[in-house]
Amino acid sequence: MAEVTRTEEEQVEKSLEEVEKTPHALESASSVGCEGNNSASGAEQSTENDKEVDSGDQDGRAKKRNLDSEDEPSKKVHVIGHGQAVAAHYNELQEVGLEKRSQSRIFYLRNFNNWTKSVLIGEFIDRVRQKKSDITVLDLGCGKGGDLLKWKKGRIKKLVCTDIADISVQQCKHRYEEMKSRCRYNEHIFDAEFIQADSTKDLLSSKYNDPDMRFDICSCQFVYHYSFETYEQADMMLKNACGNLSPGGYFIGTTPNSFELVKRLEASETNSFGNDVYNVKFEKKGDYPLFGCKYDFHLEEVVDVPEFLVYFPLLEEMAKKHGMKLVYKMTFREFYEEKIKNEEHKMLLRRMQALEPYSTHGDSRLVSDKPDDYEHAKEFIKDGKAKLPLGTLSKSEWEATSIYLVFAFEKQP
Ligand SMILES: C[S@@+](CC[C@H](N)C(=O)[O-])C[C@H]1O[C@@H](n2cnc3c(N)ncnc32)[C@H](O)[C@@H]1O
Repeated sequence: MAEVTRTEEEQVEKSLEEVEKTPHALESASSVGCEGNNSASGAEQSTENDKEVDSGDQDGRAKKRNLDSEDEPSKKVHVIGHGQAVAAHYNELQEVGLEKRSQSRIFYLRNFNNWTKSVLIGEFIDRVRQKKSDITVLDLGCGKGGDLLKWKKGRIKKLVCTDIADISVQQCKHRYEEMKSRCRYNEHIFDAEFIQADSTKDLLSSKYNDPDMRFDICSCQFVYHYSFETYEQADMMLKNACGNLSPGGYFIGTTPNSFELVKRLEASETNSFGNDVYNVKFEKKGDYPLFGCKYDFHLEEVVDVPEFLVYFPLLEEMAKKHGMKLVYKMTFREFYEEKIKNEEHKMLLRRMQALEPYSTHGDSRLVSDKPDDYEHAKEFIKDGKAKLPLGTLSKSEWEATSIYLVFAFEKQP
């Protein structure tokens, strides 16, 4: 991943000034036909199955994309607007049980993404806990509550869950109540509050039960890219994410990596790229506006609405204006390579079935029937020294998940 060079920083600062000067021009230029999205994350999922292992908060829907009506989402968005289209899309998502999920072509990809979130959330809960014990969290774009168990495991005190999709918020609340009712008498579960709001347009602080609410962590998992339709929306989401953080609090999240997306697009002969698991389609190549740079993201088994490119150096600059300093930004690959050095994270990876068992004995049933999807694994074990089965992801799934990055900002005193 490219580091932000001085020149890049200067460019970003300059563009930001221009954007602030001409927000309306940019807004109208960039919002044509912009829809919401559903991230490739496969994030979103909620079932009872994370009783033991937090193994899936992904979008577990089994619906296939209707190829005959590919243009339909755009039309719909023109009529009802971007935010409502996103809400409608997520509201429609069905919850899927473990059995169905385990048969999914992207079972391991979803688990891998979920592991990434678990490790990230765990790390920042630990960092806060070194300073205080009563931890309050804002889950911005909580979906159906896929991360509730992570917050329970993190023994936080209070959680505010918010999402644009009202049915998702209801399902999240229901899931929390069920989780609470299953608690043993001496078991602790956080207090929770649920808010339906468009975080790119509504000011969340006016909706909290306590208007002076302060958070230690704002977690924004596979959500922030929806806001990059216009400067105002991206800035409002940042304000919601960071405005009520205590000094020393963290804004953490996962979002597609614009460098990776553009690199893959530029390497493609067409306006799209992908494989049998995911596909990304831009409107055109070579022109990447800072806001409203829309692309359609399709992930196997998921009907998507489009998302917007987030140019990370710009996000970093904008975050500074909200008193935030970057702690780190890592691609999913870098994050994995770093975190896997820790035995606990490695064990969690196994428990969450975040990698597919691969062996050459022909005894494993693989999610992909394309032999070249496992060439890398074959290569790795060919000297016979590796312990089998090897944990891996099919090449197609890896290509899909490696689009993402992990970020963390800290609120300055
Ligand atoms: C890919 S899902 C991720 C859900 C959850 N964070 C997870 O990781 O399981 C994206 C979520 O962002 C929500 N979202 C999109 N735009 C939003 C907005 N403007 N305000 C609040 N939530 C939004 C969607 O409704 C959806 O629940």
